[in-house]
Amino acid sequence: MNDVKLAVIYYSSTGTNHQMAKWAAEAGKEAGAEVKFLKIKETAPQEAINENEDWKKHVEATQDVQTAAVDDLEWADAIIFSAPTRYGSLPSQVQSYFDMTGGLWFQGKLVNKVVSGMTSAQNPHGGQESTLLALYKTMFHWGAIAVPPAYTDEVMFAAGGNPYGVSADAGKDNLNQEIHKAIKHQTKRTLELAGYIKNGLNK
Ligand SMILES: Cc1cc2nc3c(=O)[nH]c(=O)nc-3n(C[C@H](O)[C@H](O)[C@H](O)COP(=O)(O)O)c2cc1C
Repeated sequence: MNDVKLAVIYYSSTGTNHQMAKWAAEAGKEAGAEVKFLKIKETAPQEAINENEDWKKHVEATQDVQTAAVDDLEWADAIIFSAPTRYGSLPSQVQSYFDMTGGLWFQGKLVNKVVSGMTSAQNPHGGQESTLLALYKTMFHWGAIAVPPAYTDEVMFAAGGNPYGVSADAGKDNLNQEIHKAIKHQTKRTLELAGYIKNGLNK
């Protein structure tokens, strides 16, 4: 697992997915991976951001986080995405980022990337699974290999039992130890599979 490069790429308006991504990045480092922690560029107009105090604060607090470029996808062996639901689908910010990957996709450079997704929603059944399915749909077109955590460890049950990827209720205060443990597990599993792909298939 030591030679695996992990990009943790997130979008967050109010901090939930930022914290989830941070836990994934920490778990990746603990597992010995080389880790990039990257935010997806904010594209909403400043007026919209200013209307929501939490959003405004979060944008200001994360100004120093490096912005994800498409080249970061080429660099990575494994990619963990974290993004909130927007009506059961992905935020437009994430979709815009994906819309810039055509060149890499066309050259086959996203094939065999090992990917996994996490999400959050306001409501316990607010579209978590469909958001992750929306994410994985793009991954399938890339030729990436999606690694869902499923029920591969008992920590998944305590974290709500979403087999598609760890999902949390919106709000940093809702990110409890169960979610943290499940993110650690999802990250470790993703890196393990990425190690097999990198060292088994590509060498
Ligand atoms: C335009 C919009 C649509 C949303 N749609 C839903 C929804 O359908 N169901 C739900 O439970 N939460 C919905 N939410 C709530 C977000 O998912 C929630 O704010 C997010 O998970 C918080 O993550 P963050 O702190 O990382 O931004 C929506 C939020 C926005 C702004």
